[in-house]
Amino acid sequence: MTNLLLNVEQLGIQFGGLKAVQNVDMQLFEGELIGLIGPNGAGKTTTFNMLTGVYAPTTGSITFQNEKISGLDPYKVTQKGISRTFQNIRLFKELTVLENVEVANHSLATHGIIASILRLPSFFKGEQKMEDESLAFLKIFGLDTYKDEFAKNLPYGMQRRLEIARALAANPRLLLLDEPAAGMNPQETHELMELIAFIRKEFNLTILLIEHDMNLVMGICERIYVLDHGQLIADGTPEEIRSNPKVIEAYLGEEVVE
Ligand SMILES: Nc1ncnc2c1ncn2[C@@H]1O[C@H](COP(=O)(O)OP(=O)(O)OP(=O)(O)O)[C@@H](O)[C@H]1O
Repeated sequence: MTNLLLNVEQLGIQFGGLKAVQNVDMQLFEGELIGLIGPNGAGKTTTFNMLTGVYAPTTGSITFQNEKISGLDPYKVTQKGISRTFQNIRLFKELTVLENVEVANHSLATHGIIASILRLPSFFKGEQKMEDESLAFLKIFGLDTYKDEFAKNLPYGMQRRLEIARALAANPRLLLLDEPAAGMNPQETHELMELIAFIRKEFNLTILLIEHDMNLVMGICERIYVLDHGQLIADGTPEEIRSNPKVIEAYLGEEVVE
């Protein structure tokens, strides 16, 4: 095992009387591709929302690169190196594909605001670098030919890809993907999974992936965490998860674990 990147200890959140997530422990090591699965309403997205600062946990702690990040605002969490995508695609629909990626890159640009207002040389350097980087990203995602298209006009599968490209443009160490293949056909899903495996290697990323399609998760992830009713009921390799009686029971009536 390599370095511990994310350490989640006894994480929990309560909405009124509902304990949406409780006592969750999770460790992600650098370079891993990990699945987070569970039936509807299990608490997967809520966990993502806590990891990214959207919700402040009621209990427990989140440590990222040896620094406590629980309770930080979302933009701070992004600056620390965690990016995400959303279950329902969130793009700037009225901006072009290139602009969508540039906006993400811009939020972390190192040149000062005054330099950019005055259009000082450092700014130009920064801008050119940014456009080059953004185009390079788009190419990896097969989106370069769409660069001047409005995001809203992209085919659905391409919008999903753009969302991942945008998350990656913020230069994260940890990428959280919330059902990246939702709504995709089998061919698009297959290509997306290949792409995810590729970017993990290419950018030396750690990836945590929520996915409903069991076969897909089993095919790509090295380890899997399983949530049910807000609690972790299992973690292990795909083989271990596949044959875990608690997991099978949790999924009964939901999906078939093949
Ligand atoms: N802001 C909120 N206020 C109240 N309850 C919430 C809130 N956010 C989530 N919940 C509840 O927390 C529970 C877990 O929801 P969550 O969306 O995390 O599940 P999930 O595992 O992502 O489900 P799905 O697979 O259907 O997306 C649900 O009962 C949900 O209704």
